[in-house]
Amino acid sequence: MILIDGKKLAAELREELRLEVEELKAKYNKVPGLTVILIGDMAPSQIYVRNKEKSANEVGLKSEVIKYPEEVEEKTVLEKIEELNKNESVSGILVQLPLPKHIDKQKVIETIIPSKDVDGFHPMNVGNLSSGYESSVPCTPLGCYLMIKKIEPNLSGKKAIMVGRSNLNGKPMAQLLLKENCTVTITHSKTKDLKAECLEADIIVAAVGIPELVKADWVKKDAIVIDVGINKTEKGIVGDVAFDEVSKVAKALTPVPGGVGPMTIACLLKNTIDCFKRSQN
Ligand SMILES: Nc1nc(=O)c2c([nH]1)NC[C@@H]1CN(c3ccc(C(=O)N[C@@H](CCC(=O)O)C(=O)O)cc3)C=[N+]21
Repeated sequence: MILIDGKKLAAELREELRLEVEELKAKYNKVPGLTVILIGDMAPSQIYVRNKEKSANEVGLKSEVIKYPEEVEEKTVLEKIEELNKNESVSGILVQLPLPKHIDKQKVIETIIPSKDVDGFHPMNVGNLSSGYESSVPCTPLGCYLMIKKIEPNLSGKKAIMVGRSNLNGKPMAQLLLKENCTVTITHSKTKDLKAECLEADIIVAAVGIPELVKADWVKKDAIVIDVGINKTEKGIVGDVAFDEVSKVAKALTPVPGGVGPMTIACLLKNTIDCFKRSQN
């Protein structure tokens, strides 16, 4: 079994990005900038934001975090986004989710100018991705995609199954794999026989937030299994895949932690650099 080492792959990607930033700096005399907006003080959000900042610095990006208290008015956030949209030294804008209930998530996402939408959540980017045009691609599925391609460069004709249909992962992941000529199935809570569907698949991407849902007898021998889940349980953080048992049947499997998470952050940096490059043309 191949343990897909997301930590190591993310470090390799960051090194590539670091060199790219050096070249961009030499060419344009400026570096890409990422601005993260963090609302409230949820502990996990703080951790991700700190990791993002650390990685951005390592790669040589300019990074800035704007913090607001939980009670901040929606208008204040939207005006800040408008200002960042116009600011030439900002290449990418990310508003950390989830947001407090009094702030309209869709409004926030749609206020970010698509060319700086490093999350790839703006409807313009969602549409471009599904039409097969150039777009920002959401960081988590992009990271999953790069890991799958490392294991299997030719995905043409493979059966791929998304367990979970979220806008954050399942749907954009399906688009990426469709572009690679996979036959894609998207499953969800109303799917009739999830186990039978999974057993058909050469590639399983699990992102539903149910601890250890995907069992060994759901997985075809030599399937590639990507675990997007991060679930806090009594025995610590576990994914959506029963790691120990599935590792006995899968060809390749991502661990949690140390799999998809680190690649997600590296892909955010990649998206920031890509937004910068497109803005220079
Ligand atoms: N606008 C927006 N975009 C996001 O992409 C976004 C977001 N909001 N809100 C929160 C979620 C969650 N997320 C993670 C990224 C990295 C790790 C990560 O690096 N995890 C490490 C462990 C980290 C640790 O616990 O120290 C790992 O899996 O190995 C986890 C979670 C991005 N998200």
